[in-house]
Amino acid sequence: MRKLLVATKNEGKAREIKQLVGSYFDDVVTLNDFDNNIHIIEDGSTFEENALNKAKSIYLLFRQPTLADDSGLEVDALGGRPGVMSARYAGENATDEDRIKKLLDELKDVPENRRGAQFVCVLVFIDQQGRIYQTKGICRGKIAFETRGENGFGYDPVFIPDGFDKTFAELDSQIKNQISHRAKAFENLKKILGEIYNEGTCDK
Ligand SMILES: O=c1[nH]c(=O)c2ncn([C@@H]3O[C@H](COP(=O)(O)OP(=O)(O)OP(=O)(O)O)[C@@H](O)[C@H]3O)c2[nH]1
Ligand SMILES: [Mg+2]
Repeated sequence: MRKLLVATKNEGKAREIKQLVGSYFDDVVTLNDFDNNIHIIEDGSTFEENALNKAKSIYLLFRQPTLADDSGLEVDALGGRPGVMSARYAGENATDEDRIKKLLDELKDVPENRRGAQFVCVLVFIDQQGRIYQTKGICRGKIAFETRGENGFGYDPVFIPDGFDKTFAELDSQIKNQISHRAKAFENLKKILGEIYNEGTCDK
């Protein structure tokens, strides 16, 4: 039985990761699936640093294959903010609604042709033996003028991916899972998992 521990407490992310990780693991659990009071400090200045820190912290506690996702929204007109601060953009205890409100306020005078943005996702996977692998995915789009849709999580109600006129929250989760930053990072991770688990380069 092959188990994957996902170093996240974000339910929306956890749901997507469980759908995206595919058939390489028989059991995928996140920090929300068992009793714990683990709190990982995310003080890195890049997605890469934070993802590595989350993955290492959890791997060192459990010594099991571990995956971490650090992600966020980079808005062109804000010089790439909120970026690594996306989860804490409106303060530590703020809600998704608070963060979206702050974002729309900051962009209220920015015209449509300058509302470009991208979601970024960095995945760090640590295998049973402690080897570290990292992948990244980016999804370009623009920020809407108001929230639309109920699907997804986080900033999804205001993010319109390139090639669509609907927000991520209006699109079906299956479509988001084909084009998102997380989906792209998983495309590359799956190649790595294929090599690790199917081509016998290490213990299953
Ligand atoms: O609308 C969205 N659709 C997405 O697909 C998406 N991916 C990331 N984000 C936002 O970026 C921050 C991540 O911060 P983050 O990587 O530190 O995660 P987190 O703190 O929520 O959980 P954890 O995994 O650290 O436990 C959070 O504000 C998320 O809402 C997204 N928002
Ligand atoms: Mg976090």
